[in-house]
Amino acid sequence: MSKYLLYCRAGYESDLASEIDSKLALLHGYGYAKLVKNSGYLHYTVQSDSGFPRLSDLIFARQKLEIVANVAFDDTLDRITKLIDVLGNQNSMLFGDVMLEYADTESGRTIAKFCKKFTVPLRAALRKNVFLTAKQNNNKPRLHLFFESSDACIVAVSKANDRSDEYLGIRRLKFPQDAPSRSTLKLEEAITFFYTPAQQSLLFKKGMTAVDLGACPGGWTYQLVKRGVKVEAIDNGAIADSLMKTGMVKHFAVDGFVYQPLDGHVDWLVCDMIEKPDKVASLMVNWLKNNWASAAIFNLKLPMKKRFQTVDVLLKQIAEELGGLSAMQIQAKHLYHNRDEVTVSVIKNSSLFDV
Ligand SMILES: C[S@@+](CC[C@H](N)C(=O)[O-])C[C@H]1O[C@@H](n2cnc3c(N)ncnc32)[C@H](O)[C@@H]1O
Repeated sequence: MSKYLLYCRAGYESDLASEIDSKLALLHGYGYAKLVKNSGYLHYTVQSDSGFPRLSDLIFARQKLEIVANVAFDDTLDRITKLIDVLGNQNSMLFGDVMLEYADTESGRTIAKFCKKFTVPLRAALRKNVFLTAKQNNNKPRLHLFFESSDACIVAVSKANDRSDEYLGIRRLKFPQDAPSRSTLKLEEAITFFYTPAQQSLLFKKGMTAVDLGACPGGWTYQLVKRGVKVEAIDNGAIADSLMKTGMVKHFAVDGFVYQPLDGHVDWLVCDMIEKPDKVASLMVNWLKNNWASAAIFNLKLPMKKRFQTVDVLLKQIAEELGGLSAMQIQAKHLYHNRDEVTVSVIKNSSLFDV
């Protein structure tokens, strides 16, 4: 029996639980979730010896950790001795790093200061007891201590090839002051999450072309222009002057559901129109099938209920309808900067992912 701790956006615990049930069943496994609504995490016990879905296969999970122990600190003046004892009793391995974490909720964040302060002495003690490498090593398993209060924690481990390297599983991005809208962070997170730096430099090259559906005021167009991509920005709204001044953008105030690319094809289609998710999914499939675009990044707005099931059906439909295209790659994630939407990437030529 293995126990896992998974982080997600607060309010999405049951969606993540449904997703794990469904994806564990594909591995012929079974288990059950224990969750508190709006807590920002859940516990999952696997009762089979099937393994567990990879983090990259879980749309709603920010982090995946395997639980090693639950520790209560009777003596809050000396938590370190207790933790070293627990690790010693487990014949613990050598970790490449340690993270002291908490739930990404208002109440979870009340423990943030404690976690930060406790990290320094704990790190030193772990090194002294040879539970931690002298220098941070991201190729090794990482130790995570998850605190809900300062008198107890969950001791858990993440594996190098199956985790988020971000603290709390959250990619924090700095808002570029010259960007026209905060939405810009949604596309920046998508690009940096879905593609490695090597893939990014192949996927976004100077002189490439894109269509941005629902572009205004221009946060997504800004990300494309920044990468040297020329953009046809489609929206009835007003686009930022700063973008028009670059000479890289053509703005058309027309309906994104009827627009077609000026030269019959672009490298990228991006879409941030707030519309029914099935309508957006069909539009994306239509563009990719007609070869109007080679790749797409788009958002699927989540309904109030059955959010995993809705996204799952749409992703299966997209894969099925694009099935004739060999070497296609589809990824989907509930990103930090995208509150109630799932972001999808479709690349028609996935050989780029060999990089
Ligand atoms: C969330 S905003 C996009 C923000 C933009 N991505 C940014 O980063 O600044 C959604 C936009 O979609 C546009 N929109 C909605 N339906 C549309 C349609 N059928 N055709 C074109 N634009 C549409 C709206 O006018 C709105 O500006």
